[in-house]
Amino acid sequence: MADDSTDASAVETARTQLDRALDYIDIPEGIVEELREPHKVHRVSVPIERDDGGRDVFVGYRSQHNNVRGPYKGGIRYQSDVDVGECIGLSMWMTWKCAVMDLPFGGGKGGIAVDPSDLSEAEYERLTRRFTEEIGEFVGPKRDVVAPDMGTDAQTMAWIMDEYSKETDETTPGVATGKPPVVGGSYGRAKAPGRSVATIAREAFDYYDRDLDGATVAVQGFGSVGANAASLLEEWGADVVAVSDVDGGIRDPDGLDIEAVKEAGDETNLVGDYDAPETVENGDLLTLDVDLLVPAAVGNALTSENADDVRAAVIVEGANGPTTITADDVFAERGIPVIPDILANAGGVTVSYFEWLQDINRRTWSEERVNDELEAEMTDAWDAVVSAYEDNDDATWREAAYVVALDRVTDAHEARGF
Ligand SMILES: NC(=O)C1=CN([C@@H]2O[C@H](COP(=O)(O)OP(=O)(O)OC[C@H]3O[C@@H](n4cnc5c(N)ncnc54)[C@H](OP(=O)(O)O)[C@@H]3O)[C@@H](O)[C@H]2O)C=CC1
Ligand SMILES: O=C(O)CCC(=O)C(=O)O
Repeated sequence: MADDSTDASAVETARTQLDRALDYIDIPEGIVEELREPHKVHRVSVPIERDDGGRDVFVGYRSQHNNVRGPYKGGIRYQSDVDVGECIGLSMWMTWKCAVMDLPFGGGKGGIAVDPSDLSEAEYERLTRRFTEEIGEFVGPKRDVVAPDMGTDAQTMAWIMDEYSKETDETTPGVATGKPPVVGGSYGRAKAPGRSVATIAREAFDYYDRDLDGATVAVQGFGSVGANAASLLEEWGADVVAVSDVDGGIRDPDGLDIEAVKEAGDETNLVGDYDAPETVENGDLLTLDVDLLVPAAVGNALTSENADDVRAAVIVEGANGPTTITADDVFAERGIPVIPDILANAGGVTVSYFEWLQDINRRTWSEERVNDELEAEMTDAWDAVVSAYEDNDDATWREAAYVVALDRVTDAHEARGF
């Protein structure tokens, strides 16, 4: 059994989830063995010169889990606690996520163990360029396509694309997605994971005959995923009653004005300057009495420590891996549906796929087209997961999503014959 603390290892959680899904789908043992391990894991040293002339060396990783359905695909994260196990676990989730969405990609994930707030902008750029140099031979538009994750953004992707293009002597936008539109990024990519979280929440509420209009929502994490999910849920009539960033949260039982929260924030204090009636600790936000809880910050937010106290009617995972194995069991026992990350936040990689297509074709789609196509992809994926959920007695939503993904990955393995 995987560890259940806030330190639970992503790779252990991912492997346990895989084992559990095997109760619902028959897969040849050889393929299971392959899926339990990443194809390759690259570990690189990333030395940089500091602005004061000093030198520091950081450690970076790229885990390439599986490419049977297409090039490895997944984000790059800059965070002090990035380690090899986290990258492997996250790359496994990317394989399932791309398969749930039926995208022609496999799973990859990487990162650097660094606190980006300890770097000046120039140091951050040097780190990114050097990391790109180090992983350059393993990535590429047909090999492994990187994207943003925690601590990285569109500018990071532009630097990666630029450095890779210099090294290959060829402008290669397709090596990274999530870039600014001016260098081949897709309109709508930055908001896409939050948009998919909101879309899947809407579908889940519909499934359970709950009204999203007037529903109360708490969102942990006010970054790319959380803030955009909050905006859209508010636009669709929900009352977002609490949001938080790493320093804590704000609460208004009558509903926050999310656009005003965004305007009141800045780079270092995202939710702090909004004049809210109450503040809320990050941990307490997770146990508020709300209709919908969206953990959209870090992994292992919901553990055996707090699962019994969660009062939300529905949980939709915005972050990757926010629920430990034991917390999943508690929610299943208590009848609280948990709509998993590999479906709910998959809007990011789906629009990354649209971006990759736009880069290959050198043709830009409008934001309206991106959002329309994303809506269609998300509802198709939701329908596939609903079928698996209804066809498999006792399966959780996570297990149903795994069944959809594993079925597609296994078919590809069998067709390719390796
Ligand atoms: N970006 C993407 O395309 C996708 C991201 N994801 C996943 O979503 C999650 C969030 O990613 P993203 O939105 O990109 O990241 P961001 O860096 O944009 O935002 C993260 C947010 O979480 C807050 N936060 C950080 N640590 C904690 C903590 N311990 N408790 C509460 N809040 C915290 C941050 O606060 P502060 O800013 O103050 O540090 C910030 O508000 C991650 O799990 C990521 O893997 C999933 C799919 C796609
Ligand atoms: O857009 C992508 O390629 C992947 C984003 C990501 O890392 C994720 O979905 O977790």
